Amino acid sequence: MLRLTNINKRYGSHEVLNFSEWNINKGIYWLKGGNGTGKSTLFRIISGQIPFIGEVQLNGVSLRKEPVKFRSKISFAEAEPQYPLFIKGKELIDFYTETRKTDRKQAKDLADHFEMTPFLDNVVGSYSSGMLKKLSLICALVGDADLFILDEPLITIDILSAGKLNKLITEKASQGKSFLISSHQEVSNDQLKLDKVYQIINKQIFQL
Ligand SMILES: Nc1ncnc2c1ncn2[C@@H]1O[C@H](COP(=O)(O)OP(=O)(O)OP(=O)(O)O)[C@@H](O)[C@H]1O
Repeated sequence: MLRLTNINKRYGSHEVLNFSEWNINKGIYWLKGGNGTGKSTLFRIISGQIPFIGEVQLNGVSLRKEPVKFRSKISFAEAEPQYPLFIKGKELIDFYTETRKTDRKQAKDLADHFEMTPFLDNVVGSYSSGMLKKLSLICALVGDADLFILDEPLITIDILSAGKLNKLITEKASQGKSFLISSHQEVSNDQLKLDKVYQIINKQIFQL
């Protein structure tokens, strides 16, 4: 499903990632690694947000050769989402729904699922950090991507919301969707049935 080859990423003289190949099939994957090992960098590479050396393909579609098609099949939720403070939750969700040409009901169901509906007419600047995180997860989960990349989805959300997220991930995975998740918190198989766990060590990705 996802194939990365000959990846090299540097910020100036600081080399963060350097590996020849990484392949994953459909499934739910947890990416581990200490602070600064390159998890967010890897996610930004895969979602086509930063320049890098190498090739990324999703189901045979190349990020470099067919960037629009590639991006339409990937959705990325940043670890620390940042939005203009004056925008309303509803406006942001509408933007994602329209650009991804998605049924409004899907967005409504997601907002209900995360108990965010009562707050959607409020501006983002009034949100707590957990509410902001849930809004970013709703935006990431709207649409019909094949691969959802969730960078630290569990930070700031409460236990109930974390359970709801795990349920949703499990449901979508049963419909053939894949998830690449980073988390500093333990993700146990009771919470989420992980297909594999990977860790970035010394610029390379290893299966644990
Ligand atoms: N825009 C940038 N410019 C320069 N260096 C950067 C930039 N982004 C990340 N880095 C560096 O790249 C390395 C990897 O950072 P990255 O954010 O990918 O790590 P991470 O594994 O996601 O860390 P954490 O678990 O702390 O979120 C770090 O040394 C960081 O300082």
